[in-house]
Amino acid sequence: MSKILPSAAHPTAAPAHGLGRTPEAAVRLTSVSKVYGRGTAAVHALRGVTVDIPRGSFTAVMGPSGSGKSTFLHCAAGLDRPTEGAVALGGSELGGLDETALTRLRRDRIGFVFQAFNLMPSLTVLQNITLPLLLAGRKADQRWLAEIVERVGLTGRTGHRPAELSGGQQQRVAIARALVTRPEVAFGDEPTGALDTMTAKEVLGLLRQTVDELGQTVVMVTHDPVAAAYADSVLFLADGDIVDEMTAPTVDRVADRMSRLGAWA
Ligand SMILES: Nc1ncnc2c1ncn2[C@@H]1O[C@H](COP(=O)(O)OP(=O)(O)OP(=O)(O)O)[C@@H](O)[C@H]1O
Repeated sequence: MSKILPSAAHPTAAPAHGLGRTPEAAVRLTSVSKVYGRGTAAVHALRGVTVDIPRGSFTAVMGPSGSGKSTFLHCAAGLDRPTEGAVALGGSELGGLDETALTRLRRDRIGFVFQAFNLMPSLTVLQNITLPLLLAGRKADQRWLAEIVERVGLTGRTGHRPAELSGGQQQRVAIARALVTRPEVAFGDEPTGALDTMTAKEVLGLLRQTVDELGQTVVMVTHDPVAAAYADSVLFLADGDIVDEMTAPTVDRVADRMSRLGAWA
């Protein structure tokens, strides 16, 4: 479960929402702010966010449109740099890394699943899944590869091209690709946003399994209370800050909380 609390390093920062910092956080944000633009055009997308995401947990990030969810995900995943504050992945501070080191860290230690799948159309399923290894100059661990291909239900489909697969199957390829490097954290940006309800449930069940059976850490931005209910914990963002956390979420409780944040007003 995620624990939200004022930073130990900044004891006066932000109100406490949780019980204490997690010793072995997979991701740790400390007083993270992100400002786009300058002067009168400045947009404060994140305003001093402090949160620990424990290893082996499934966390959903929700909030009204414009509340800072994508910015949060991008800063947490090292895709973007905060204006202020610190982000650590498995104890490694990202702030001190130059662009090359940050690129390597993203490639080796982070997995991504996007709404639009982002597969390479000319490559086969197997080539798509192993692409991160190729880019990293790493050899595939054949047992692990076989296991994830089986887990995502693509055994027998590995020679197909993405266009020959359904949307759900394509997202399964993307999940396998995200897991092939055994990343410390898999980040999802609306990973079920382009899928129908039944297919979305299958993909969410698969993400849930990676947490329960493989000990994967998953952080997923979603607008959908049904998707959020698959997580162990939901972080609610409003106006660039975490305003609430819900553990053991249910669809009704998440929907109710979102309504009270004015998300569907
Ligand atoms: N590159 C950018 N330049 C300027 N402003 C930006 C940029 N990216 C995001 N913003 C602004 O920062 C705020 C937070 O945006 P963000 O995309 O993180 O929100 P979100 O909660 O993911 O929204 P949505 O649910 O609509 O995708 C918004 O006001 C947005 O307009």
